[in-house]
Amino acid sequence: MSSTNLGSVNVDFRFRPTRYAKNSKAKRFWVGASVGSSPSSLQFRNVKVHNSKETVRIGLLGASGYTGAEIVRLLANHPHFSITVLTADRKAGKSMGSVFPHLITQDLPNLVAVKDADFSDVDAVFCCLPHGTTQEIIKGLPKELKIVDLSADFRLRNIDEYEKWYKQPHKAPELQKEAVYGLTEISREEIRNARLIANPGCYPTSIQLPLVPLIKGNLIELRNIIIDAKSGISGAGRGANEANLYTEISEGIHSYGITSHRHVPEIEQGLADASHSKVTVSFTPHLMPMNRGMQSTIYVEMSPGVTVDDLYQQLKNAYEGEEFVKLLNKGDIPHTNHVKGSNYCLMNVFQDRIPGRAIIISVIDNLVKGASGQAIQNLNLMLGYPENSGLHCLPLFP
Ligand SMILES: NC(=O)C1=CN([C@@H]2O[C@H](COP(=O)(O)OP(=O)(O)OC[C@H]3O[C@@H](n4cnc5c(N)ncnc54)[C@H](OP(=O)(O)O)[C@@H]3O)[C@@H](O)[C@H]2O)C=CC1
Ligand SMILES: CC(=O)N[C@@H](CCC(=O)OP(=O)(O)O)C(=O)O
Repeated sequence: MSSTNLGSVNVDFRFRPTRYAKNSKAKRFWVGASVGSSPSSLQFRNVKVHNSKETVRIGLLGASGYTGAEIVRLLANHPHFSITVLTADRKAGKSMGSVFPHLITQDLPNLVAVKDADFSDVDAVFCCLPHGTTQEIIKGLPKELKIVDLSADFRLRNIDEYEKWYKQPHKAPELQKEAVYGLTEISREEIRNARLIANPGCYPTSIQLPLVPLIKGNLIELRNIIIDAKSGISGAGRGANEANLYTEISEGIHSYGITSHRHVPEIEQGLADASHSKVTVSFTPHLMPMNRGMQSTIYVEMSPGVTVDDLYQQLKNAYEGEEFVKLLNKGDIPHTNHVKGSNYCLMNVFQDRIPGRAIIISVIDNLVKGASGQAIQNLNLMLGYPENSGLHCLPLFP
């Protein structure tokens, strides 16, 4: 943790311009005592920070992918986080500006392989790597680091379930035990005290945000929950894949993972936590010819005597005062274009034509609330900063 204000601590200040120095009026200074792996640096790493002048040094693993680039974009507006390490695999050795020309204006470190990264200059890590790979890499990181993992590797508490759905044994069960599932609005208090966050998947975020309060209020039946979800293609990552070519994706929609998508156990785990009993859902994801955005349309059966107004009121109460989760006015239909580039989730609930049934619609940007934005929201909480730091960007519309 670097700071200009450490009270009575006697420190050796060293000036080191960061990528923000060019744009900020007040130049940032780094505390010599917090650089390197001396015992004092370890102490600093574990303190919660509240001081507006402090800077957290961020390591970003998998920076050459879509979620990594999105974190860099969002952190350009973060008052306390400064990037010191960026890693890549095939693109190691390149500059971020050459891999992502939209970020060329930012003064960033070059991409390095994880094995060459110097974590003595890092306080907290965002891990944007493929699942499977992530477990092994996190196992090798310094134990004092706060980590937000965007992959699926620590989301399922039951490692047998992980093996079943991810077709590989879990390689870090000891770390799994300490991981906290980071659906921010639902688990805020646990997140504050966590060291390792399993950031939720994009589909599970858009689905659990409306369903968890309704289940907690006993307003919907746990049977017959049907989820029809649609994602933009950036959800599949930047790696080359024949199925994601323009010719395959444009001008059409297709479903995939029918009955077998690996987000099913994650969704069911969250809903079971809310209901304290087993929940099974029908979930079918679809790929849409758009870059970003996700819509989940959820068909539910209301509990006896419950009306759609009750569902509306429950969601209103649950998210009153929340900055990033918004229930629209009655009758208004959420649209992915109204969340693009932002950390918002917009939702609404409608009466079905079939008596006793309701239709819920929830939209997010898969790369922001569905990944990088929620990850920043979680790290803000873990370090004691305002939860919305760096997340003020309004949706890009039209
Ligand atoms: N895209 C989305 O909307 C969402 C993604 N996620 C999850 O977040 C994680 C990152 O996703 P995304 O950014 O889309 O993925 P990308 O495929 O776009 O990026 C993956 C990154 O990981 C690096 N990488 C790949 N293999 C290795 C390896 N063996 N060792 C070290 N680094 C490696 C890549 O480096 P290089 O480019 O050099 O090969 C790249 O930087 C994934 O687990 C994904 O499932 C979660 C929610 C939403
Ligand atoms: C469009 C698309 O392919 N989406 C991805 C989900 C993205 C995501 O949330 O992945 P993680 O669970 O790995 O974090 C998929 O269906 O596998």
